[in-house]
Amino acid sequence: MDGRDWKKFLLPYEQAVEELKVKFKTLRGELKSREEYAPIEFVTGRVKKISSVLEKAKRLSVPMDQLESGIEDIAGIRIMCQFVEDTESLAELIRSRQDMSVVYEKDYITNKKPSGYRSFHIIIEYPVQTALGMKKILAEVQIRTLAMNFWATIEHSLNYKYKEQLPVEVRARLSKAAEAAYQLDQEMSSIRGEIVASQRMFEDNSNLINRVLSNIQELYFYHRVREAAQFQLRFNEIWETEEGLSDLSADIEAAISRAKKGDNN
Ligand SMILES: Nc1nc2c(ncn2[C@@H]2O[C@H](COP(=O)(O)OP(=O)(O)OP(=O)(O)O)[C@@H](O)[C@H]2O)c(=O)[nH]1
Ligand SMILES: Nc1ncnc2c1ncn2[C@@H]1O[C@H](COP(=O)(O)OP(=O)(O)OP(=O)(O)O)[C@@H](O)[C@H]1O
Repeated sequence: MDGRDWKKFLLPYEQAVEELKVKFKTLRGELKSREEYAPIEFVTGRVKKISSVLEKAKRLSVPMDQLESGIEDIAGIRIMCQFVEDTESLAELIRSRQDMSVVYEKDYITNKKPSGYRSFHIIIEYPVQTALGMKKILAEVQIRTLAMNFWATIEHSLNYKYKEQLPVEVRARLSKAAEAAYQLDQEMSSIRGEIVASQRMFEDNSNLINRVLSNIQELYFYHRVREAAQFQLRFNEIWETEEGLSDLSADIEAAISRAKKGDNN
């Protein structure tokens, strides 16, 4: 394949990565606004470089005319989660989607790789609508916690630097670090309930702050300048207290409703 052929070959993979990134980011936003908690922290994606496709094809003895079926991660998506439990919920969400189908799964969370690597991989088949019609391609979705990602990112860059010839003592320390990352995930899971509850409270509070501030602006709109200024002063004093905020919010909403009716009391 020459440069132009590669460009054409990679086009549907590029399209798939872009679409899948948007879909999973949108899913995060939607779940956040519906349930105030999403099992997705952030999403990345990449199309494998030509050199990396060629190296992998050579390593796995995949003939050049079978790259599409022989290399499953030319299109790759990675989804980071806060907690191990989230990786399971997310896998379930992916299994239930109608715009992609699961080909198979690799559970490196339960069964870590000898290097210490942990992640849940799902190979999916994803239909891309191209100018020439629909084309189904394979893509790899890696699901991992932030701690797993931290470890894998550093291990990957060390392996890259040492060209897979990591000194024995570095390998041993990486293995210990993988165990520490695993312990961190376990520990975080055990206090997950508490963390989720406090995140929800924090979000409730920031939503309330936004509402109060925009309601104060609305009072200005109704020319209730003095009242709005008084509410602003009260806000400055109590914005950090949840109870004070709720009371203030109720008072401002009553003032808006009076203003709408043209009532001056
Ligand atoms: N950092 C890191 N990433 C890994 C490791 N093992 C697998 N991965 C990631 O997971 C992907 C798929 O790995 P595997 O499930 O082992 O699949 P594979 O394509 O048969 O295996 P490879 O020959 O490792 O590419 C790799 O392309 C990496 O992105 C590891 O030990 N360290
Ligand atoms: N599914 C994925 N989603 C997002 N990024 C990925 C994914 N898989 C790999 N990457 C990242 O893409 C970059 C290039 O990796 P590349 O595909 O060349 O190698 P690899 O995945 O580590 O190994 P292999 O060639 O064995 O599949 C790395 O930073 C890697 O972490």
